[in-house]
Amino acid sequence: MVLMVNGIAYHAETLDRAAQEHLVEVIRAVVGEAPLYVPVMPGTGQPMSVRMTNCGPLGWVTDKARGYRYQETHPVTGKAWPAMPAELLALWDRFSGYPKPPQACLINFYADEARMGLHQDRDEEDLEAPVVSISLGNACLFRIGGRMRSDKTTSLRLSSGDVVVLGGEGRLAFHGVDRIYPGTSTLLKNGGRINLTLRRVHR
Ligand SMILES: O=C(O)CCC(=O)C(=O)O
Ligand SMILES: [Fe+2]
Repeated sequence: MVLMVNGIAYHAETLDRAAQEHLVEVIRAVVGEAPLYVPVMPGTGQPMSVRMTNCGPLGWVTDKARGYRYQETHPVTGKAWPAMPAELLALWDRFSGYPKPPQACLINFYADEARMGLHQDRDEEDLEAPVVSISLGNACLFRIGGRMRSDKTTSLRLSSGDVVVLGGEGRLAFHGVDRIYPGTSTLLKNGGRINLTLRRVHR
């Protein structure tokens, strides 16, 4: 389906429960190899409330000194990120409409108290490629606006299994997560929410 938000069209679908359960297993295996860590804001060193890891040849990371960037290794273990699972490559092929494969999958874990401030995804060199977002577990209140921070924003609920393609006009739309709704999904035994974003970094 097409989701119209502030005059911008986004492709959106919902994965069925079996697919969601399978993705949780896939992510569990990635996290076993590349543990979730606490990212911090550049400059201030303020810890973010989400926990992060990645899979694929590159991963998105942030720290106090060097800021937002992509790198080939986990910032805590120093090891290469786990390979991009075939299931995620298949989702990219199904939803991105982009000929080149994704190079990073950022895995965000939100405890029920976590949130993410309004931002643009613009650390990628290739802005022609969309960002494919997949939500698992508890629902969240997602806020999305336009290309300027001052543009009007609209809030919508993202639920478990929702896939949203941030592409075209929406590729640089400001977005964030205002809150998680505890107890709205049975997918994750211990609650919380997982968001996966598949990204192409280099042209
Ligand atoms: O959790 C979400 O739905 C959004 C995550 C996000 O915007 C990001 O990781 O850049
Ligand atoms: Fe983002």
